Amino acid sequence: MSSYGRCYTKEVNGSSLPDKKPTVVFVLGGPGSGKGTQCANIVQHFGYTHLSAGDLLRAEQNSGSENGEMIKNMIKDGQIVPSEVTVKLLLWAMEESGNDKFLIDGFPRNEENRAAFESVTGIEPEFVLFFDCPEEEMEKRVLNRNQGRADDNIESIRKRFKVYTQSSLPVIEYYDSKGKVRKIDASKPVEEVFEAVKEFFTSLDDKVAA
Ligand SMILES: Nc1ncnc2c1ncn2[C@@H]1O[C@H](COP(=O)(O)OP(=O)(O)O)[C@@H](O)[C@H]1O
Ligand SMILES: Nc1ccn([C@@H]2O[C@H](COP(=O)(O)OP(=O)(O)O)[C@@H](O)[C@H]2O)c(=O)n1
Ligand SMILES: [Mg+2]
Repeated sequence: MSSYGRCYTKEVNGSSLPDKKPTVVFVLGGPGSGKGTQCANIVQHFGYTHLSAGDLLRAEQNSGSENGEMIKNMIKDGQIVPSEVTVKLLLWAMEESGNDKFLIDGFPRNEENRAAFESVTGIEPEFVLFFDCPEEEMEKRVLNRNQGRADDNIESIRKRFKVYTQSSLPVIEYYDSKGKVRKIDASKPVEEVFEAVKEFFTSLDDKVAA
């Protein structure tokens, strides 16, 4: 078995590939835009497995892994952890789930993430759900999140916004140029945002059923 997960790597031999490529939707948007909140709703209604790159990294940090200290420092500083670590965690979680439909939340966050996932798996996202939200609203939400996160403080948030603008928005623009972005006004209340989200997943289900 390669150092990555077995089923979802395109390398090695044919037998390592699953019968059918899984369906992947990338869920992107700034810190506090509501990615995790809406993913929980999508899971309930549409049978996806939710994989948050940030949650996987926090779990890895707390597991006593050799990368723990590096992950901790990078998260506190709002930096993006090298893809080598994150892609591996995502692939393990995909295999472990036994599902073939995934919401990948908070990934790819930069060009390096994007290229690594594509070259390791050969998977193209079905679409990219983009939660568009003004910075001041995101800041307010993150400061009120109360999940005890080391990066939900004003100093870390400022750094995360900068990284988001410099490194993550270009990835969204890349997918937009390929017609893959489904943009949502994420400043609205949770229920209204979900109404808009639902439409994209319902049309995908209709397309698959057709
Ligand atoms: N549409 C919304 N309106 C107001 N608050 C929201 C909305 N969506 C999420 N929140 C709240 O904002 C905070 C950040 O949401 P979260 O889903 O964790 O965002 P993200 O994963 O994009 O950082 C949470 O406390 C959540 O309850
Ligand atoms: N693809 C990713 C996703 C998250 N992360 C790290 O994890 C932090 C928190 O990510 P998150 O997705 O949980 O944060 P939110 O956007 O949900 O607030 C990021 O600021 C990065 O430091 C990363 O390095 N690479
Ligand atoms: Mg989140």
